[in-house]
Amino acid sequence: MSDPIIRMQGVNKWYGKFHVLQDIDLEVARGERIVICGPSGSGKSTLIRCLNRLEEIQQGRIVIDGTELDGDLRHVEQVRRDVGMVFQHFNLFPHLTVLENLTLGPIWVLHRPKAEAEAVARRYLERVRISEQADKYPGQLSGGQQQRVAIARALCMAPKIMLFDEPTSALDPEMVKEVLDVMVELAGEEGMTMLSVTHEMGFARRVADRVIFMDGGRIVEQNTPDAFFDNPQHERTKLFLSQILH
Ligand SMILES: Nc1ncnc2c1ncn2[C@@H]1O[C@H](COP(=O)(O)OP(=O)(O)OP(=O)(O)O)[C@@H](O)[C@H]1O
Repeated sequence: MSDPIIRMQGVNKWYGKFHVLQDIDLEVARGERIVICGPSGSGKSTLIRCLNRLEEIQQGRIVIDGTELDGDLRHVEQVRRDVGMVFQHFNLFPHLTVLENLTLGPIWVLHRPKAEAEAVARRYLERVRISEQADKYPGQLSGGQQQRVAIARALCMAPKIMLFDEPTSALDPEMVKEVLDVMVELAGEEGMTMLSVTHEMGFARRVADRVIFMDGGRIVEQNTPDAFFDNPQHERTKLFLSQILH
């Protein structure tokens, strides 16, 4: 692949003695949309958390848009700006309003003037269809609304890459669709690189360029959604799919 935006080479990570990521080689093209799936504990969250250095690796290399994720703090800061993340449990600041949650990073990290940060934040709130909630606190919103705020907050930092770590798995079923709809729209945007850990296989079929299946800390299989779902190659993939697709 020429000029990948993400390059992981020979990545290994341990939690104590537990070998959580094993010999991960992964390249992601600019604008590519990837869905990562696999059994619980297979290392999916750990893999994407390594991409913005929320987790340290012990072996291998990670390069994000030309910046090596080594021990240099400036590189970590650069990569954190380039990579937006949406978590399972929203991680909004409860004592700040929705608007303040969105403007915090642009004002304090990107040094944008307050008025400009607010204008950008309101645009994104409109895009995730939640502009009327700007002055509320996260605790006053539904889970689906909070997750859409979290997505808008990540987008306000103008990231080159968006990571989603099981963004719908903490939501009541009726709220899953409203978050997936926003993600589908985002995936349709030119140039947005997106890695999503999710078990929403309908979403994977609809938007993914590539589905990656992890098991036991390894990438076991990867393919286009049609090939992956209709013709899985590995026994472990087949077993996983038989368990989650009814
Ligand atoms: N900070 C940690 N310290 C020790 N072990 C950890 C830590 N974080 C995760 N693990 C373990 O590493 C393994 C992989 O975790 P990870 O969250 O990456 O898996 P996952 O595939 O995302 O699973 P799930 O779908 O359940 O979220 C699990 O067995 C987990 O218990």
